[in-house]
Amino acid sequence: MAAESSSLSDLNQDKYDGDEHIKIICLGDSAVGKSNLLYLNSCYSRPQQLSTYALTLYKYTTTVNEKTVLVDFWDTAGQERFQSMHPSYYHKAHACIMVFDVQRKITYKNLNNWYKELRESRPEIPCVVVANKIDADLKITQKSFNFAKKQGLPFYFVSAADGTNVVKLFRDTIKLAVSYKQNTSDFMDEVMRELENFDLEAKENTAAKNDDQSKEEKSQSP
Ligand SMILES: Nc1nc2c(ncn2[C@@H]2O[C@H](COP(=O)(O)OP(=O)(O)OP(=O)(O)O)[C@@H](O)[C@H]2O)c(=O)[nH]1
Ligand SMILES: [Mg+2]
Repeated sequence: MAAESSSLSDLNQDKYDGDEHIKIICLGDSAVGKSNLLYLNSCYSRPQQLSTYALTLYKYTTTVNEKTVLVDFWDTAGQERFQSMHPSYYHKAHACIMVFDVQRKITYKNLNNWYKELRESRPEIPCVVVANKIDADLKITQKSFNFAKKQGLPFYFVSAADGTNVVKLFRDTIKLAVSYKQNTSDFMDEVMRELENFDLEAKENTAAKNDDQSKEEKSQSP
């Protein structure tokens, strides 16, 4: 891995007050795939990582509205096992990625706890919900996971193993964070509309596929 190590001054949170620097945190139970997702995303950019005993920062540079934006993705090193994060983890965060594992129901149920803790520290930052590991069972994408809808949050089916939807997830989240920092909520509306259409298209495609399949089965039956 072409990781470059940085100094501990990178942990100074005052830098997030600047226009071009944002902080995105990642929450979710142990082993849902948080680090794999963050690592995969950092590979699309200049990979730079800083690890301490409690934390890994994945540093990412991108362009939003023709401006260069530096993004620090914060990932824990196991604190989530205690079901609670240190307050500095939430401090000055501009967006949150909340992950569960589609293969383990308990990780979905625990989103309620993560979300509650997040809102106690950061009541208004954009938060997206991520259903990871869809590669293990693609049919899972036809199931409804209503937590995101109930809370009015964007929802993504992804796979850190084969990369499905990973670029879209991170691009949208970065834009949401920037838009939050600039005090605009327009991008949230845009994302919600776009994801609704995306959902409808997926349902229509599945319905059309099922229709074709049943026609085929009928024509083959004696
Ligand atoms: N099949 C499959 N396995 C995955 C995927 N993402 C992660 N994994 C596996 O799940 C395990 C946990 O992944 P991590 O990224 O370490 O999970 P984490 O949420 O960072 O876990 P902690 O650091 O313990 O909180 C690893 O064995 C990964 O290889 C995925 O999209 N599909
Ligand atoms: Mg991890």
